Formats: sequence, C-alpha cells, structure tokens
Amino acid sequence: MSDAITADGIRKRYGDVQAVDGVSLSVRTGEFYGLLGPNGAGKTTTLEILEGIREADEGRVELLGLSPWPRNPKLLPRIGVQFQASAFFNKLSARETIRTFASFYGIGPKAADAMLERVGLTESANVLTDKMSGGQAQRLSIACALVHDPELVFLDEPTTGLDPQARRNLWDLLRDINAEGRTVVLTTHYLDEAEILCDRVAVMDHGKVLKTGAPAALVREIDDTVRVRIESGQLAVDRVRELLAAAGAVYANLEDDSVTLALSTAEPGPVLAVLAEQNALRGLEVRGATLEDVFLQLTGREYRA
Ligand SMILES: Nc1ncnc2c1ncn2[C@@H]1O[C@H](COP(=O)(O)OP(=O)(O)OP(=O)(O)O)[C@@H](O)[C@H]1O
Repeated sequence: MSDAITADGIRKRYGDVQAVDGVSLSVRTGEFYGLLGPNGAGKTTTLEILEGIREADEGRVELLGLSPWPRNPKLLPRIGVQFQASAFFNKLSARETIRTFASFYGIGPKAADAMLERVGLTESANVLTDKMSGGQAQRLSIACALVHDPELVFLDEPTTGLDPQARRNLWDLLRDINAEGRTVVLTTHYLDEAEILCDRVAVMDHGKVLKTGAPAALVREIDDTVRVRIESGQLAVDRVRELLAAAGAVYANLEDDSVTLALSTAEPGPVLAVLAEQNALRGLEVRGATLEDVFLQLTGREYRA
C-alpha cells in the first residue's frame, strides 16, 4: 500500500513552547490513522502542519506525493479539513452552511444537500448553526469537510464534548467514511476511541511520537497479563493463595482492598477455574491491557486527557 502522508523530523516552536519536537510518521492510503495524546501533546499543531495550514520550523512533509507548504492549490480538492464548529456563521442554517462550503469547490446545491442527508441532518437542515446540538454541529463540520469528495480527510478531535451516545453515532459515520476508501487522519485524546476506530495510532506526548502501531499490537507488545477481579468478601486472600498454589496457577499482585479482590495472571484459565469451584465469581471482571497501560509504560505516568 502506498503512503498518503509522510512526515520526517517536523518541529514547531511557539515562543518557549516546543509544541512539535521532531515528529516522523507515515500514513498509508486508505488507513484510519490516529494522533493520540493528552491535552497539549502537540496533536493539533502536527495535524495543521500535515494539512499545510501551518508552516513547520523544520522537517519535511509529503501529502499525496506533494509538498503541502506553501499552500498547494493542486492538493485542496483532494483533501478535506474539518473546521471547528465554532467557526460557522451562526446566522446561517445547516443547509446554507453546507451549500456555502460546496460553492467554494464549484459544487452545486443538490450535491450539498445529499451530503447533509448522508450525515443524517436533513431534518435539521433549517436549524441555525448556533442552535444545533454538539453532535449535530460536529456532523455538519464533517459534512463540510467531505462535500467535495476528498480522498483524504483530517478531523481534529471530532467527538470532544459529545455525550456517549452522540460519540458512538459519530463513530459509525467515521467508520463509513473510511470504509468508502478514504484515508482518515484524526486527533483524539480518547484512548477508547483510538482503540476502536484506528488501524494505527501515533501515541504523542510533549511534542514527540512515543510509539506507532496498531492499537492491539501496541497493547500486546507491552503486556500479555490479564487482570481478574471479583467482589471482595467471597474468599479470604490467604485462602485464595492456598487454592491457587494447590492448582499450580501462576499469578502476581494479589490484592484485596475490601471492595475488590484483584490479581494479574498470564494464564487466566486455572485462576478462573479455582474461583468457579469455590463459587466466588460474584462481580467477576476480566480485562486485558489497554492503550492506557501502553501510555503508562511509555511515560511512567497515568494518562490524563
Ligand atoms: N498558536 C499557539 N501559540 C502559542 N502556543 C501554542 C499555540 N498553539 C498551541 N500552542 C501550545 O503548543 C502546545 C501543543 O499544542 P497543541 O494544540 O498542538 O496540542 P494538542 O495535543 O492538540 O492539545 P489539545 O488536545 O489541548 O488541543 C501546547 O502547550 C499549546 O499550549
């Protein structure tokens, strides 16, 4: 698969802040790629440099085989950039807004209205943009980025501030956009979102890429330990230790904080069998490592979005 984007050693400083500090990455054609990191990690600045709307101090970017900076008119019809919903004219309706964006590309009102339908906003077509819900406004901004049918779409934190249901609905739309063959690059500080949507992520912090890879592969690489938790009080800790030793189960970090009894193990089978035999499965939770654990291992600190 060819690369839609390659970035090599990009840096950007704002006064004393080194916002982007030597980022290199590549995004393959058709990929769903995530720039993931906590607030201030440098995701937006990196994205803007890739899009060609901000100049890097150093480094090289190739976007669809061309340099995006200085602004390259040949690229504009081929890429879609999602503007923040706050950039809309608040006295225009959803329909007027998308038709305005469409007209920038010489696209007529029929196609603009079809895009409104595509993102599920036909019924809200007459609503003024400042009266729309957060989810509706995000849908409209994505529709505006897609109206000229670009092959590569950039989305900056498209689900921030949305309630869980609206986030999930938007995930479906984003998946569809990618399934149609478009390359999608998104920034997010939600680990679950990156894990669910992205083929690959670049985990960023302090302007640097700490690691890139498929979310599942990153998780697998750091840890194949499973965490098993049950409700406290069903078995004493010492009793659990005895039973696990008798069953030959290998485990670590057995702890009971009087709410939860938790342990880690690379082989959950024997552990679960022992707990089941003792009828001690109330509140059972079994979970593998997540991207949160990856971040913790890479930075030595908890992930705080
Ligand atoms: N125009 C600017 N002028 C000065 N400093 C800036 C500017 N834009 C960003 N910064 C600073 O650069 C750093 C990286 O910001 P950036 O917005 O790229 O990060 P981010 O990962 O997108 O964070 P967020 O999730 O909060 O948007 C931050 O410390 C930020 O305060």
